[in-house]
Amino acid sequence: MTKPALKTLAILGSSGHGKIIADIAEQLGFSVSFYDDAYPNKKNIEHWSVIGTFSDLLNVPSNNINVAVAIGHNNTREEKIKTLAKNGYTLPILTHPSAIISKYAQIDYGSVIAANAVINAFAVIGRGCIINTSVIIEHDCKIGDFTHISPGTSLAGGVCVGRSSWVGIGSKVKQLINIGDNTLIGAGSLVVKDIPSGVIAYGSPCIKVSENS
Ligand SMILES: CC(=O)SCCNC(=O)CCNC(=O)[C@H](O)C(C)(C)COP(=O)(O)OP(=O)(O)OC[C@H]1O[C@@H](n2cnc3c(N)ncnc32)[C@H](O)[C@@H]1OP(=O)(O)O
Repeated sequence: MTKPALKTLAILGSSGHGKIIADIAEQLGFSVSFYDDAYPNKKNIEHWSVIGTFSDLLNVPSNNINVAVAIGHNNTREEKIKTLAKNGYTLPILTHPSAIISKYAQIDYGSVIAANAVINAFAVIGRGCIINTSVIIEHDCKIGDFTHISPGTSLAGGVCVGRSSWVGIGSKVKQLINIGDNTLIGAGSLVVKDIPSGVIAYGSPCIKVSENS
């Protein structure tokens, strides 16, 4: 019997995050190729080929491929995802097989859920989010579009993180806390009070240190 053709995933961005996405995608049965504006200077990432720029990707008929945007910078990821969606490309939710996702959780398109992440009941994850390795998102949390929750971070029940925010590696957030939009929580923070939009905050307890320009 002939094997069915592999689904194809184009990954935009040949960075470390791209490697994580390629690994997840292969485990999900995709064959991957990379696109990056560093092409043609950059033609490889590890053993994978980089085969074109973002413009080249936009010339591939949208019904032929799925796309993932492997760009850590939230605003750049947002811009690329919006352009791809507007041009009819499918941006699947990519979930590592070891992640545990409640059937009552909701995740929007273009989001990536890395290894060992847990997303509990009635959590809602927006578009284009990165829920990184071993993140715990407890029940009823809400994560806005294009936000990155870094590895090993735990959000207790009912935490809300706004859009385009970044919660640094290994942070812990107490239940029912609100973190605003475009806010950066530094690595290893313990968040026990609400943090507003547009700031950089860190520490234990986590406090605002500066504006996030
Ligand atoms: C798969 C992956 O790799 S995902 C990536 C995960 N990466 C992260 O989570 C990194 C998040 N980024 C951070 O935590 C950064 O340190 C930031 C954004 C908070 C601050 O960065 P910068 O502005 O460059 O700060 P800088 O490194 O110059 O440090 C300034 C001061 O703040 C302190 N500081 C910086 N970050 C933190 C932090 N997270 N907690 C406590 N103190 C901190 C520094 O020790 C330094 O103190 P000093 O002035 O007494 O020497």
